[in-house]
Formats: sequence, structure tokens, C-alpha cells
Amino acid sequence: MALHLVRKACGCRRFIRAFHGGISADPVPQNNGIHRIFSGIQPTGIPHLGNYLGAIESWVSLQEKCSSVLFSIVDLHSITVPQDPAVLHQSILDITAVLLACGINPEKSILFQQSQRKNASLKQEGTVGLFTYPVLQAADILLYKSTHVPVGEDQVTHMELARDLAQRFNKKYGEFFPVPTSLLTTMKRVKSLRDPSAKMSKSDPDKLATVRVTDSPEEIMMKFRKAVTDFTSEVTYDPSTRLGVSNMVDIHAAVTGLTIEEVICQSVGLDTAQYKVVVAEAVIQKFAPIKNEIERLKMDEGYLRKVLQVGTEKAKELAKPVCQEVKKLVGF
Ligand SMILES: Nc1ncnc2c1ncn2[C@@H]1O[C@H](COP(=O)(O)OC(=O)[C@@H](N)Cc2c[nH]c3ccccc23)[C@@H](O)[C@H]1O
Repeated sequence: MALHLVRKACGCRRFIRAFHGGISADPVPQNNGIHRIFSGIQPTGIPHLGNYLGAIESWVSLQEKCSSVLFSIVDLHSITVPQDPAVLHQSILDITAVLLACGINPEKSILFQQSQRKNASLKQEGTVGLFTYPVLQAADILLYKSTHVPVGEDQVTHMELARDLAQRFNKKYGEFFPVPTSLLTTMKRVKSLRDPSAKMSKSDPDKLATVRVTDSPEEIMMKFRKAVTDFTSEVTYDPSTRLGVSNMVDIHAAVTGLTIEEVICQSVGLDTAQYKVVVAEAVIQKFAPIKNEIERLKMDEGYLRKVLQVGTEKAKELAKPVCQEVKKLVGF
């Protein structure tokens, strides 16, 4: 079902094969034939290899295949934990530069800042923020009648709530919201380089665990050299027993576009220490042009602000009729 919906939405069979099944949606009629991609990223901290391979890279492909695509810099979500206002403000511009450098094209996607779109006061603190977070995420998605949401595996529980709320609303007020479907890539859970049982995360206190897109080649090489694997020196792929090495193989395949089999074939004769260097080099090569483009874009803050301003206006236009209809249905 999920594949069927996505093919319909994007009209591209070949592309969709790159995705795992995702979370299947019930066959809710797509009101007014709207098929829409929506996703979001927090502006706190520089995106890492997990954000890139689990989400951003697929966003770049999706904007080429689908005609209605929105990406939100979810600054409201980021204030569920304390933020320095000046740092947050700069981080919003920085992540705009990162997304554009990764290939998000403002002519093809609506790139916007979440807080500029929402007019209600949503300031949250501490625990309340953490409780209301998934509801805010559901609102993000449903506000645009989004049909598909490309995310990493860690967002699947939040997606369940969004789906549940859409279904409840439809049951009470009639079929209105498409029940949104998650799109997961083969890299839906990139693991930490220090603890391959955990996901790679921005907030990991161990700086060696996470490779950021702006890391220098030396930093990337050091992080991979120090990556935790196991005591077997051969390079094999078995995610259930050899988490660390398999994470390397997954990353290697993803950044080079090779299959797992090709990667394993190429690594015959290498021990894991040598293999880590090969993977690091592939990641360095992948990130080099992105890193250069980030530097270039960060010099032009005016352009970054303009992109967000234009994106916000477009997002407002899309959300307006949905809000109006919801109010009418509810009886406001
Ligand atoms: N180790 C990893 N492996 C694979 N994918 C990963 C990894 N780490 C992160 N991701 C994915 O990166 C995207 C952005 O992450 P955020 O934590 O900012 O993502 C978040 O904090 C969201 N709650 C932001 C959000 C707010 N509203 C939304 C509406 C739709 C979709 C997303 C949102 C995500 O897709 C995330 O799954």
C-alpha cells in the first residue's frame, strides 16, 4: 500500500525502490488529489551523517520527483530544551546554508522556518515541551495535508501519533486529512561510531561518535579510525552480530552508491583498521563539495534570509485554506 501511494504521489517507480517499505497508510482518499511531501529538521547543531543519509539526501531526490515538497526548519521544536537566543538565531541561518548546500533547491521545495509560520504562542519549557512535542509535529504535517514524510527511524513513533490524529479527525469530521506515510531510506538508522548499538546523534556527549557534515577531513578520518568495531579483522556484513563493521559497510555503500555486495567484494584482503580509512575517505569525498558550498552560502546571509522569507510566504499560502476548512468542520 505504501509503495502504491508513493508511486502515485511521485510518479516514479525506480526512485521509490530506494526506500524501505516505511509505515503503510490506510487507503484514505486523497482529498482534492493533493499529494504532498513534508519533513522537518531541528536547527540545533550541525547536521550529521545520520541526518544526511537518513533524511536530507532523500529530500533532495524527492524534490526532483514530486511537485509539492515542504521542508521546515523546526525552531519551535528545538526550544523544548533551553537555547541561547543569539545562538539559535544563527543556527537557523546555518542550517539553511547546510540544506541548500546539500542540494535543497528553493525553486523546487518550500524551505521555511516553522516559528514564522505558526501564529499561536507555542513557547514551551522543560517537561511540558517534551510532552507536547509529538503533537506539534503532527500539526506540522497535517497543516499542509501532507501525504508522505521522509524521516529516519527515530521519528516513527511520532509519525504514529500524526497518523492516529488524522484518523481520529477524519472519523469525527469526515475524510479530510490524508493519513501520512513515513518514507524510510535504507539508512534509516545510522549508528554511533562509538556505540554501534545506539543511533548517531547530535547530542552524543562523545564527540567521536558523530560525524558532522562540516567536519574537516582530519576530524572525519580520526573519528572513523577510532570507531568501535570488534575483534574480528575481516570485513563482513552481518548487522545482527557485527554491528560496528556493518554500520561502516552501510555508510560506505550509501556514500558511494555501491551495493553492500560490491562494497564487501572491494574490501576483500583489508582488515577492519584499513577498511575504516577507506570508509573515512569516501565520506570525506562525499562531504567535500557540500562543505565548500556551506562556506560560500554562509557569507551571504541576505540570500539565506530571503530564501526563508519566500518559503514562509509560500507555506502560509498552502496552510491557509487547510486552517480555514478545519475551523469550518469543527464549527468555529
Ligand atoms: N542516526 C540517524 N540515522 C538516520 N536518520 C537520522 C538519524 N538521526 C536523525 N535522523 C533523521 O534526521 C532528520 C532530522 O532529525 P531531527 O532530530 O532534527 O528531527 C526531529 O527532531 C523531528 N522531530 C523534526 C520534525 C518536526 N516536525 C516534523 C514533521 C515531520 C518530520 C520531522 C519533523 C529526521 O528525519 C531524523 O529521523
